[in-house]
Amino acid sequence: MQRTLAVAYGLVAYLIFFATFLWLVAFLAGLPFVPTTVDDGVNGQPLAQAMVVDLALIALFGLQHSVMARPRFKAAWTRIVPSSLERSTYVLAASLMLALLLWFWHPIEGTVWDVRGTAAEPVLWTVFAIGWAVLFISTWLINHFELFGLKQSWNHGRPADPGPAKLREPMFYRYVRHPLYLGFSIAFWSVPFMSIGHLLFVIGMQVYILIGIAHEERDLRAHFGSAYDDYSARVGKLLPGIGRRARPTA
Ligand SMILES: C[S@@+](CC[C@H](N)C(=O)[O-])C[C@H]1O[C@@H](n2cnc3c(N)ncnc32)[C@H](O)[C@@H]1O
Repeated sequence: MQRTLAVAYGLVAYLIFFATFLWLVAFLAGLPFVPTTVDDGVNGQPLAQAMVVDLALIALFGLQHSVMARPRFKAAWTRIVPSSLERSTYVLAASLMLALLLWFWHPIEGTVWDVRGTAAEPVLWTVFAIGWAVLFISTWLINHFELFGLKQSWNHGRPADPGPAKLREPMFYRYVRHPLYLGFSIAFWSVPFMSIGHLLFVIGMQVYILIGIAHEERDLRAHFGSAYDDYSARVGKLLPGIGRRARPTA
């Protein structure tokens, strides 16, 4: 019974994540079938107020992501929630924070670039789709079911996994250390119409991605030791060959 509930919880968290993720894609593409989009109507709020709200929403999203992903937080948190449900709870919290951001986002008028109706438009939409594809494929290269907590909730009642067992370099990971974040970055920037509000979203998220990478790499280095130092010295961070780290001297 407990295991059935745990699996159901994991599935619900995953479905909520998936719905929110699709909303994010449609939000940035300006598609009509979601509750809000990045440039959805101008609500007449003063610019400063809209910027403060938007930046606060991004900061809140980044804070939740960064704090809940840290090993020290997980160690404390798993005294309250079963370790088999820790990842699903993280996924659920992250999805709710993202939904909050998308729902309360304040659009900001003003054009940064607009190439709609030109030959560049289909090119940018293609790159936009490639970005999401890189991201989606990357989740499978690491372990899709583990990344979204489904594996852990399925194994409820069994001993908890101590974390990533082995440093791996499948496909994109051979060329960049963070293909999943690269996918986000490609999709974020590749739109034919970039408003000031959209640019604020993209820059805010890009800054968060760089902060998130710094935190994640510290944990990966602590977990994998010199193997991660070697990987970081050979493989670029977000772009092939760029952002490699010097090997620490002994
Ligand atoms: C949200 S995923 C993002 C992975 C990576 N930063 C990216 O952008 O593709 C984060 C988890 O992936 C795992 N991970 C990241 N790089 C890895 C690698 N090279 N091998 C094995 N696991 C990895 C770690 O467990 C980390 O907590």
